[in-house]
Amino acid sequence: MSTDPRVVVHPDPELLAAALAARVLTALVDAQAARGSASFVVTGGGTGTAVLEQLRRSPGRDAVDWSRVDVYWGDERYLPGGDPARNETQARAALLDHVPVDPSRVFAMAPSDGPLGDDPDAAAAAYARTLADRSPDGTVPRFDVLLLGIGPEGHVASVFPDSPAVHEQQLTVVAVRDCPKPPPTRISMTLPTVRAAAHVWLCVAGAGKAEAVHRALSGAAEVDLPAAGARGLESTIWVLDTAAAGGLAPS
Ligand SMILES: O=C(O)[C@H](O)[C@@H](O)[C@H](O)[C@H](O)COP(=O)(O)O
Repeated sequence: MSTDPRVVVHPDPELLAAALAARVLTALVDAQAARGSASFVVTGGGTGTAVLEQLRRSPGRDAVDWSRVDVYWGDERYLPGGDPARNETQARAALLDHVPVDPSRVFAMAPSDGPLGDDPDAAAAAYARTLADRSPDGTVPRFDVLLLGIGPEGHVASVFPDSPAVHEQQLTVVAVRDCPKPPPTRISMTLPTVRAAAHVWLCVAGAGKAEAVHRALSGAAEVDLPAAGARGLESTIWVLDTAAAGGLAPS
């Protein structure tokens, strides 16, 4: 049963990233205390990457046993391995190269020049198998924390408004083509996969996102505004800066 969204507003993007990093640390520590390990789905984009940088800088980061964290990506820009625009490359530089993760528990999506060849559908199917292999019921794991950024038109991960991906109800991971945000070819979790996470936290900064935030929280349909369909089983939190919250009525 997914949760209704809550909103938390911070004064600026730096505080937003630091506060969300603190929230992530606590959730990972709690998951490890309860079950011995934790799973963390990271996102691309400037705000999501800033959260990873804040995790790296946090004095509390070593409270997490990083060797017992499974790391996944919500989406990937389908580019050659090591390309600076890949979400994997950015997440490694921001955090993963600086904490003692177990490489066998870091589940990056395939690059366009890997053993699967330049075949985004094969890359998506391979990632779906990775998720299924780590799921108790052959679908997807129950992620502890899943971060998302959003686009000005309301995309999350690489699920764009009125695209084939936003209509996908069966596949857990899809290849995405003709994306309005470059690069045009991507791999993405679908919204039902996002909704398998305990905690779905959206990090959104800047006035350019205010209208999308307002629409998502005012009953927009997920087909028109995919962020509206991003919900967690235990919490859904929109972590905003004041500019991104500009379109919301004070409450
Ligand atoms: O790979 C990507 O581009 C993303 O995963 C994408 O969904 C991103 O999170 C949003 O577009 C927000 O990006 P910004 O924070 O840079 O605006």
